[in-house]
Amino acid sequence: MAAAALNAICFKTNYNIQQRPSSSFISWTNKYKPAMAALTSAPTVGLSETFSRLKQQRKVALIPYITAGDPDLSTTAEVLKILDSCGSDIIELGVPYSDPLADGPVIQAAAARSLARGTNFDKIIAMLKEVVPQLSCPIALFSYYNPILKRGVQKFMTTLNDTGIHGLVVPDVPLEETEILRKEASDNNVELVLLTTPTTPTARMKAIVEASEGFVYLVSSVGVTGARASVSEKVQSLLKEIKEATSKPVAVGFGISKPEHVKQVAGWGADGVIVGSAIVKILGEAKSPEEGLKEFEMFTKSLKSALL
Ligand SMILES: O=P(O)(O)OC[C@@H](O)[C@@H](O)c1c[nH]c2ccccc12
Repeated sequence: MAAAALNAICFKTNYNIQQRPSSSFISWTNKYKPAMAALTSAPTVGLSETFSRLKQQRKVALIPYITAGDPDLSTTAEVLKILDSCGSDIIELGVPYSDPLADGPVIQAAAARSLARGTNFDKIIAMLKEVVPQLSCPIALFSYYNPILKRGVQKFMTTLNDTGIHGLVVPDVPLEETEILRKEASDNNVELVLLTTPTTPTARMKAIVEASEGFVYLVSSVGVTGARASVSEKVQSLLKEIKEATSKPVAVGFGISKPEHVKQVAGWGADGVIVGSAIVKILGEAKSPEEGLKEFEMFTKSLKSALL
């Protein structure tokens, strides 16, 4: 739509791109530049704004996670649009990494498949530049710390901003090293989400919560990512403790893999529910991308309906 609308604006002026821009054309573009930018720029909605809107609507955010490039980037582009149309409120998009220490076997395998296909950060960004303007929900990019350091923090953050990505989750950055990340992130309209776990000491949890932007990621259980048969009852008391320490939204992840888990965690007061491995498994184990898309769409709708 954006491209068509932009084309309509340009066509109306019968401007022949072979000519040198006349002074009247330059004054025309200056007049219409903001409108054209609005048509082509990515949605400016951020994580905090998304949670504020949901809070007004007394809704809980559905936050799916997928690994970019698994099974391939064109399927990822389709998956992002389907997740958006199924009512996802924020999408976590993982940058595949060779040493995903916090990931369980499902997401590790997804990262390995994606890397084997030649997925890299630049290809992911090129895909996102096409897809982000078509999405209504924000993307929170998910990257381990090392690839960010290798690219350079400032360059990494400006790339996110230029791509319309306004959220970032870096699961393995220690709180003590988040200073530089946070500065560059805030200079580039990126909200840096930090994680707290069931074993994080209270004083450290409070420092993490204080520094986290967009939302606080509460890891529901010790260990690595991966679907669990049930969600630990401890999450209820952890949520209570965190929400006494902050008014920031808190989203829960790890192990949530069924609509009843989603309902339970939302009922405990979570502002958002994150589901990764269960979705990644469907996409990764399907006989074909088409079959995977169909099955995962039904699954995502079942998760969303558990929040309605
Ligand atoms: O996969 P699960 O158990 O549904 O958990 C969400 C998780 O996938 C996602 O948020 C995530 C993917 N990789 C991570 C690494 C650390 C913390 C969180 C993550």
